[in-house]
Amino acid sequence: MPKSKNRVGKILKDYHKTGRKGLAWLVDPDKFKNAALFEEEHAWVKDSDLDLIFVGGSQLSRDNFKEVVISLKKISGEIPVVIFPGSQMQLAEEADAILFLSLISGRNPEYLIGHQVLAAPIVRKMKLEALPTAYMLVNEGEITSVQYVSQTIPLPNSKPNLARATALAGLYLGMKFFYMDAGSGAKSPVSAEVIASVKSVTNNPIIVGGGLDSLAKVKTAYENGADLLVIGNAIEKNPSFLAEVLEYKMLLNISLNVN
Ligand SMILES: CC(C)=CCC/C(C)=C/CC/C(C)=C/CC/C(C)=C/COP(=O)(O)OP(=O)(O)O
Ligand SMILES: O=P(O)(O)OC[C@@H](O)CO
Ligand SMILES: [Mg+2]
Repeated sequence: MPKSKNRVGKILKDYHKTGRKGLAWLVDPDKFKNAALFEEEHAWVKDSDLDLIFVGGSQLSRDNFKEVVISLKKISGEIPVVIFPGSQMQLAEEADAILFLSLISGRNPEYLIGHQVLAAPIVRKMKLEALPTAYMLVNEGEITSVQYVSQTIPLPNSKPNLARATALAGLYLGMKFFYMDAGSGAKSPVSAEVIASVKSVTNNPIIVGGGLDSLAKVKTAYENGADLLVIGNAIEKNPSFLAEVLEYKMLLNISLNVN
Protein backbone atom coordinates (compact mmCIF):
# COMPACT_ATOMS: atom_id res chain seq x y z
CA MET A 1 0.00 0.00 0.00
CA PRO A 2 1.45 3.44 -0.91
CA LYS A 3 2.16 5.77 2.03
CA SER A 4 -0.75 8.10 2.49
CA LYS A 5 -0.39 11.41 4.23
CA ASN A 6 -1.18 11.44 7.97
CA ARG A 7 -2.59 7.92 7.88
CA VAL A 8 -1.20 6.76 11.23
CA GLY A 9 -1.94 10.09 12.92
CA LYS A 10 -5.55 9.75 11.80
CA ILE A 11 -5.77 6.19 13.14
CA LEU A 12 -4.49 7.39 16.53
CA LYS A 13 -6.78 10.41 16.66
CA ASP A 14 -9.72 8.20 15.75
CA TYR A 15 -9.26 6.10 18.90
CA HIS A 16 -9.66 9.20 20.95
CA LYS A 17 -12.71 10.39 19.05
CA THR A 18 -14.53 7.06 19.06
CA GLY A 19 -13.29 5.59 22.37
CA ARG A 20 -11.99 2.54 20.51
CA LYS A 21 -8.98 0.87 22.14
CA GLY A 22 -5.89 -0.01 20.12
CA LEU A 23 -2.91 -2.32 20.43
CA ALA A 24 0.62 -2.05 19.08
CA TRP A 25 3.05 -4.96 19.08
CA LEU A 26 6.66 -3.87 19.65
CA VAL A 27 9.29 -5.83 17.74
CA ASP A 28 12.85 -5.39 18.97
CA PRO A 29 15.42 -5.64 16.12
CA ASP A 30 18.09 -6.70 18.63
CA LYS A 31 16.14 -9.90 19.30
CA PHE A 32 15.15 -10.60 15.67
CA LYS A 33 16.55 -13.91 14.46
CA ASN A 34 15.56 -15.65 11.24
CA ALA A 35 13.55 -13.53 8.74
CA ALA A 36 12.06 -16.47 6.78
CA LEU A 37 10.97 -18.29 9.94
CA PHE A 38 9.61 -15.07 11.45
CA GLU A 39 7.53 -14.37 8.33
CA GLU A 40 6.18 -17.94 8.29
CA GLU A 41 5.26 -17.89 11.98
CA HIS A 42 3.58 -14.50 11.71
CA ALA A 43 1.69 -14.88 8.43
CA TRP A 44 -1.56 -14.61 10.44
CA VAL A 45 -0.82 -11.09 11.64
CA LYS A 46 -2.15 -9.30 8.53
CA ASP A 47 -5.61 -10.78 9.10
CA SER A 48 -5.68 -9.99 12.81
CA ASP A 49 -7.22 -7.15 14.80
CA LEU A 50 -3.76 -5.69 15.54
CA ASP A 51 -3.74 -1.91 15.05
CA LEU A 52 -0.05 -1.03 14.67
CA ILE A 53 3.35 -2.67 14.63
CA PHE A 54 6.11 -0.74 16.37
CA VAL A 55 9.76 -1.44 15.64
CA GLY A 56 12.70 -0.17 17.65
CA GLY A 57 15.01 -0.73 20.56
CA SER A 58 17.00 1.33 23.02
CA GLN A 59 20.30 -0.33 22.18
CA LEU A 60 20.38 -1.59 18.60
CA SER A 61 23.60 -3.52 18.72
CA ARG A 62 22.86 -5.08 15.31
CA ASP A 63 22.91 -3.59 11.86
CA ASN A 64 19.62 -5.17 10.77
CA PHE A 65 17.03 -2.41 11.16
CA LYS A 66 16.06 -2.17 7.48
CA GLU A 67 15.89 -5.96 7.13
CA VAL A 68 13.51 -6.19 10.11
CA VAL A 69 11.24 -3.45 8.72
CA ILE A 70 11.10 -5.23 5.34
CA SER A 71 10.09 -8.49 7.08
CA LEU A 72 7.44 -6.66 9.09
CA LYS A 73 6.01 -5.10 5.92
CA LYS A 74 5.66 -8.61 4.48
CA ILE A 75 3.49 -9.85 7.36
CA SER A 76 1.58 -6.64 8.13
CA GLY A 77 -0.81 -6.29 5.18
CA GLU A 78 -2.74 -3.08 5.85
CA ILE A 79 -1.42 -2.70 9.42
CA PRO A 80 0.99 0.25 9.53
CA VAL A 81 4.59 -0.35 10.61
CA VAL A 82 5.75 2.51 12.82
CA ILE A 83 9.32 3.22 13.89
CA PHE A 84 9.76 3.66 17.66
CA PRO A 85 13.34 4.93 17.51
CA GLY A 86 15.93 4.60 20.24
CA SER A 87 18.24 6.82 18.21
CA GLN A 88 18.65 8.63 14.90
CA MET A 89 20.21 5.43 13.55
CA GLN A 90 16.84 3.65 13.46
CA LEU A 91 15.29 4.87 10.23
CA ALA A 92 14.04 2.90 7.21
CA GLU A 93 12.11 4.21 4.23
CA GLU A 94 9.99 1.04 4.05
CA ALA A 95 8.20 1.98 7.31
CA ASP A 96 4.93 3.89 7.23
CA ALA A 97 5.59 6.38 10.02
CA ILE A 98 7.90 7.34 12.87
CA LEU A 99 7.12 8.35 16.43
CA PHE A 100 9.08 11.60 16.38
CA LEU A 101 9.88 11.40 20.09
CA SER A 102 11.23 13.98 22.44
CA LEU A 103 12.04 12.54 25.88
CA ILE A 104 10.39 15.33 27.89
CA SER A 105 10.52 13.52 31.26
CA GLY A 106 14.30 13.83 31.09
CA ARG A 107 16.80 16.66 30.89
CA ASN A 108 19.27 15.20 28.46
CA PRO A 109 19.52 17.58 25.47
CA GLU A 110 20.57 14.75 23.14
CA TYR A 111 17.20 13.06 23.71
CA LEU A 112 15.21 16.31 23.84
CA ILE A 113 16.47 17.70 20.52
CA GLY A 114 19.87 16.25 19.48
CA HIS A 115 18.79 12.98 17.82
CA GLN A 116 15.82 14.79 16.30
CA VAL A 117 17.99 17.33 14.45
CA LEU A 118 20.10 14.53 13.00
CA ALA A 119 17.06 12.45 12.03
CA ALA A 120 14.82 15.19 10.61
CA PRO A 121 16.38 15.63 7.13
CA ILE A 122 16.46 11.83 6.65
CA VAL A 123 12.84 11.48 7.76
CA ARG A 124 11.91 14.10 5.18
CA LYS A 125 13.90 12.39 2.45
CA MET A 126 12.32 9.03 3.28
CA LYS A 127 8.85 10.66 3.24
CA LEU A 128 8.03 9.07 6.59
CA GLU A 129 4.95 10.35 8.38
CA ALA A 130 6.36 12.03 11.51
CA LEU A 131 4.19 11.84 14.64
CA PRO A 132 5.17 14.59 17.12
CA THR A 133 5.25 12.62 20.36
CA ALA A 134 5.84 13.67 23.96
CA TYR A 135 7.69 10.69 25.39
CA MET A 136 7.62 10.31 29.16
CA LEU A 137 9.33 7.62 31.19
CA VAL A 138 7.40 6.79 34.33
CA ASN A 139 8.96 4.40 36.80
CA GLU A 140 9.96 4.20 40.41
CA GLY A 141 13.08 2.43 41.50
CA GLU A 142 14.01 0.14 38.63
CA ILE A 143 16.70 1.01 36.13
CA THR A 144 15.36 0.10 32.69
CA SER A 145 17.27 0.01 29.39
CA VAL A 146 15.77 3.31 28.18
CA GLN A 147 16.68 5.09 31.41
CA TYR A 148 20.21 3.82 31.30
CA VAL A 149 20.73 4.53 27.61
CA SER A 150 19.20 8.02 27.80
CA GLN A 151 20.82 8.77 31.19
CA THR A 152 17.62 10.39 32.45
CA ILE A 153 15.54 10.12 35.61
CA PRO A 154 11.95 8.96 35.03
CA LEU A 155 8.87 10.60 36.46
CA PRO A 156 7.79 8.84 39.68
CA ASN A 157 4.71 6.63 39.41
CA SER A 158 3.43 8.05 42.70
CA LYS A 159 3.49 11.72 41.60
CA PRO A 160 0.68 12.19 39.07
CA ASN A 161 0.96 15.98 39.37
CA LEU A 162 4.51 15.93 38.01
CA ALA A 163 3.39 13.79 35.06
CA ARG A 164 0.46 16.13 34.48
CA ALA A 165 2.70 19.22 34.46
CA THR A 166 5.12 17.52 32.08
CA ALA A 167 2.30 16.53 29.72
CA LEU A 168 0.90 20.07 29.83
CA ALA A 169 4.31 21.43 28.83
CA GLY A 170 4.34 18.99 25.91
CA LEU A 171 0.86 20.07 24.94
CA TYR A 172 1.77 23.77 24.98
CA LEU A 173 4.85 22.97 22.89
CA GLY A 174 2.48 21.55 20.27
CA MET A 175 3.07 17.83 20.68
CA LYS A 176 0.18 15.78 19.35
CA PHE A 177 0.69 12.34 20.90
CA PHE A 178 1.59 11.36 24.47
CA TYR A 179 3.52 8.19 25.19
CA MET A 180 3.98 7.13 28.80
CA ASP A 181 6.46 4.28 29.13
CA ALA A 182 7.44 2.40 32.29
CA GLY A 183 10.36 1.00 30.27
CA SER A 184 10.71 -2.31 28.56
CA GLY A 185 10.07 -5.24 30.89
CA ALA A 186 9.20 -2.96 33.83
CA LYS A 187 7.94 -4.76 36.95
CA SER A 188 5.26 -2.13 37.52
CA PRO A 189 3.58 -0.49 34.55
CA VAL A 190 2.63 3.20 34.45
CA SER A 191 0.21 3.73 37.36
CA ALA A 192 -3.52 4.24 36.91
CA GLU A 193 -3.19 7.63 38.64
CA VAL A 194 -0.51 8.88 36.27
CA ILE A 195 -2.45 7.78 33.17
CA ALA A 196 -5.64 9.38 34.48
CA SER A 197 -3.92 12.66 35.39
CA VAL A 198 -2.39 13.03 31.93
CA LYS A 199 -5.70 12.08 30.35
CA SER A 200 -7.39 14.86 32.36
CA VAL A 201 -5.36 17.57 30.58
CA THR A 202 -5.36 16.45 26.97
CA ASN A 203 -7.74 15.32 24.28
CA ASN A 204 -4.80 13.99 22.29
CA PRO A 205 -4.18 10.26 21.90
CA ILE A 206 -2.46 8.58 24.84
CA ILE A 207 -0.07 5.68 24.30
CA VAL A 208 1.00 3.53 27.26
CA GLY A 209 3.62 0.78 27.39
CA GLY A 210 6.19 -0.99 29.51
CA GLY A 211 5.63 -4.06 31.68
CA LEU A 212 2.14 -4.88 30.43
CA ASP A 213 2.35 -8.65 30.95
CA SER A 214 -1.15 -9.61 32.12
CA LEU A 215 -4.73 -8.93 31.07
CA ALA A 216 -5.31 -7.29 34.48
CA LYS A 217 -2.59 -4.69 33.74
CA VAL A 218 -3.95 -4.20 30.19
CA LYS A 219 -7.45 -3.61 31.61
CA THR A 220 -6.23 -1.02 34.16
CA ALA A 221 -4.34 0.94 31.49
CA TYR A 222 -7.30 1.00 29.09
CA GLU A 223 -9.78 1.89 31.85
CA ASN A 224 -7.72 4.84 33.03
CA GLY A 225 -7.48 6.48 29.65
CA ALA A 226 -4.90 4.77 27.43
CA ASP A 227 -6.00 4.80 23.79
CA LEU A 228 -3.20 2.59 22.48
CA LEU A 229 -1.18 0.02 24.45
CA VAL A 230 2.29 -1.17 23.45
CA ILE A 231 3.48 -4.68 24.32
CA GLY A 232 6.89 -6.15 23.55
CA ASN A 233 8.58 -8.31 26.21
CA ALA A 234 5.51 -10.26 27.33
CA ILE A 235 4.99 -11.39 23.71
CA GLU A 236 8.68 -12.31 23.34
CA LYS A 237 8.34 -14.51 26.46
CA ASN A 238 4.96 -15.97 25.50
CA PRO A 239 3.97 -15.47 21.84
CA SER A 240 0.34 -16.51 22.50
CA PHE A 241 -0.07 -13.44 24.75
CA LEU A 242 -0.48 -11.31 21.59
CA ALA A 243 -3.55 -13.33 20.52
CA GLU A 244 -4.91 -13.20 24.10
CA VAL A 245 -4.70 -9.41 24.28
CA LEU A 246 -6.18 -9.05 20.78
CA GLU A 247 -9.15 -11.18 21.83
CA TYR A 248 -9.56 -9.15 25.02
CA LYS A 249 -9.39 -5.85 23.10
CA MET A 250 -11.94 -7.03 20.53
CA LEU A 251 -14.43 -7.99 23.26
CA LEU A 252 -13.79 -4.72 25.08
CA ASN A 253 -14.43 -2.69 21.91
CA ILE A 254 -17.63 -4.67 21.27
CA SER A 255 -18.79 -3.98 24.85
CA LEU A 256 -17.99 -0.27 24.38
CA ASN A 257 -19.92 -0.44 21.10
CA VAL A 258 -16.96 0.97 19.16
CA ASN A 259 -15.76 -2.04 17.20
C1 LIG B 1 15.05 9.92 15.94
C2 LIG B 1 14.15 10.47 16.97
C3 LIG B 1 13.07 11.35 16.55
C4 LIG B 1 14.28 10.22 18.30
C5 LIG B 1 15.18 9.18 18.88
C6 LIG B 1 15.78 9.57 20.16
C7 LIG B 1 14.89 9.55 21.36
C8 LIG B 1 14.32 10.82 21.83
C9 LIG B 1 14.67 8.36 22.01
C10 LIG B 1 13.89 8.22 23.26
C11 LIG B 1 14.62 7.42 24.27
C12 LIG B 1 14.87 5.96 23.90
C13 LIG B 1 16.25 5.45 24.05
C14 LIG B 1 13.86 5.20 23.50
C15 LIG B 1 13.94 3.78 23.12
C16 LIG B 1 12.59 3.25 23.12
C17 LIG B 1 12.49 1.82 22.73
C18 LIG B 1 12.33 1.47 21.33
C19 LIG B 1 12.48 0.89 23.70
C20 LIG B 1 12.29 -0.55 23.43
O1 LIG B 1 12.71 -1.34 24.39
P1 LIG B 1 14.22 -1.73 24.79
O2 LIG B 1 14.64 -0.73 25.82
O3 LIG B 1 15.09 -1.91 23.64
O4 LIG B 1 13.91 -3.08 25.44
P2 LIG B 1 14.78 -4.30 25.94
O5 LIG B 1 15.65 -3.82 27.05
O6 LIG B 1 13.72 -5.24 26.40
O7 LIG B 1 15.53 -4.78 24.75
O1 LIG C 1 8.53 -4.63 26.33
P1 LIG C 1 7.44 -4.06 27.16
O2 LIG C 1 7.67 -4.20 28.64
O3 LIG C 1 6.11 -4.61 26.76
O4 LIG C 1 7.44 -2.50 26.87
C1 LIG C 1 7.08 -1.98 25.62
C2 LIG C 1 7.56 -0.57 25.41
O5 LIG C 1 6.68 0.38 25.90
C3 LIG C 1 8.94 -0.36 25.93
O6 LIG C 1 9.48 0.82 25.52
MG1 LIG D 1 16.08 -3.74 23.05
